Amino acid sequence: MGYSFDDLKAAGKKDWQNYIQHDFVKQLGAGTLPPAAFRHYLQQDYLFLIHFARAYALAAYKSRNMAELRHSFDGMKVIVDLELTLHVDYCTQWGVSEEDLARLPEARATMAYTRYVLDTGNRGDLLDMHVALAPCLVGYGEIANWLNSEANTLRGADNPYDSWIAMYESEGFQAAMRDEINWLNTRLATVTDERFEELTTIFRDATRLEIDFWQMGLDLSF
Ligand SMILES: Cc1ncc(C[n+]2csc(CCO)c2C)c(N)n1
Repeated sequence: MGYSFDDLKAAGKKDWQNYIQHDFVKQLGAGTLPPAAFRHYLQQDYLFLIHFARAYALAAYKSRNMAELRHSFDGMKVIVDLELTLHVDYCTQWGVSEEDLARLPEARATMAYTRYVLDTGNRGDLLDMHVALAPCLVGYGEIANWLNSEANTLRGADNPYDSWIAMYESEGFQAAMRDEINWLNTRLATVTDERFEELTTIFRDATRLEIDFWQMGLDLSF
């Protein structure tokens, strides 16, 4: 009893570090990531975001009260109204058109990760679902902060990926990350040891699937 989000991270420390400090992230920070790898990642991330919006819809379905319903609804709204629109614009800047996105085959890493999150939500409750979503939401905020603390990171116009880092270090995004951590901390405070064990498995699995997603970008794999 009395667990927190930090305990979840500590239980899968090695995987968490391999995710936050993945070669894809390091190369993105240094500005040396091959553009083809970034483009492949961006395209698959479009499909990822669509399934992620579905996951928030599932969270809405699993909600037991108005506050939970609103939390899920807001999550879905941010992805559909904001993230996906921004993403399509961003893809255009990187030479990926909407037709390219519409025709895109789904990579196995995208399938594995998104369907894992949806299955976890289907099988479990809202807490299972949020723990499966946490590496995505919290991880990207941590990645931006870690990159800013790294000597090899190049900021400014000389790094073609600077705006990607800027998005996740922004106050709006960092605030969403803190809200999610607070939401999780409130619920993790009262779970039993057995329940916490189950949740660490979900958190680690989702983290390992984030690692595979980065690797898919580097390998240009489908
Ligand atoms: C593979 C992958 N993992 C995480 C994110 C980041 N992300 C996606 S949706 C979302 C929450 C928005 O409400 C965040 C932070 C990504 N883009 N792609």
